[in-house]
Amino acid sequence: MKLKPLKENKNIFIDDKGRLYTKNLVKGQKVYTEKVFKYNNEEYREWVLKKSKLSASIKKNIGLVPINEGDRVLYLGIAAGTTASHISDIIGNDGMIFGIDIAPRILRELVPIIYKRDNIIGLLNDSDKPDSYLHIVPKVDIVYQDVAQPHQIKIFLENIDYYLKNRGYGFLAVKARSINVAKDPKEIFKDVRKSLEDHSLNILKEVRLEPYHKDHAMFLIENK
Ligand SMILES: C[S@@+](CC[C@H](N)C(=O)[O-])C[C@H]1O[C@@H](n2cnc3c(N)ncnc32)[C@H](O)[C@@H]1O
Repeated sequence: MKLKPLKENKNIFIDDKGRLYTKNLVKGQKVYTEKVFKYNNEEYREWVLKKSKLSASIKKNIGLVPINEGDRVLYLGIAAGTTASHISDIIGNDGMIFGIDIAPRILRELVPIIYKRDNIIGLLNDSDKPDSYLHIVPKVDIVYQDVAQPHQIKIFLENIDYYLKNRGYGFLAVKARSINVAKDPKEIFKDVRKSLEDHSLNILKEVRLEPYHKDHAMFLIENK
């Protein structure tokens, strides 16, 4: 097996079978069911496509992956840290993830992960109340959202207004069935597009996440 960096982001790697990886920031730490292995004296973790909407969207050619070393990231719906751990690998120890989740039980699962990762802070908050973490979260380079809620677009836009820097980026993972089970996902994604455009955000790319995540899409936006 041979790993090479992606042209879209030199801190994400691909093997000859098209599987994605990040370099493990915490040697020996496994976060979920991913494979961890040594290659050229470095340790890598597979970024499993079915476990992360971000790796699935990279696989589905979202194109630009504007996540850089030293970035500050506001992560809404961090859960047990599956995707956040790979972002943590990419941004390194000069970056910081402010990870919000409303569910204490799932956030407890995050504790052993962040205990060893100095670049993730876990916050038990409702991301629908963005002013409740104003005292902790600064302006950020990226807002990442994966909360699977009927009003998830409103939550995303409010957090962008509070926290995203000018020319910052946003990743919005939309689960059509959480917004409306009865409506055709295509129509839902069209409505999402309109809401983002009405908010003067620049939509850089929209990708559907099948076959890895059914009825999901990822939107990559830029704050004009
Ligand atoms: C699909 S899971 C996130 C998975 C995670 N993004 C990953 O890829 O590793 C959705 C998470 O959003 C959280 N959530 C739902 N509503 C929320 C809200 N209003 N504020 C913060 N978190 C919320 C849930 O508790 C759940 O952990």
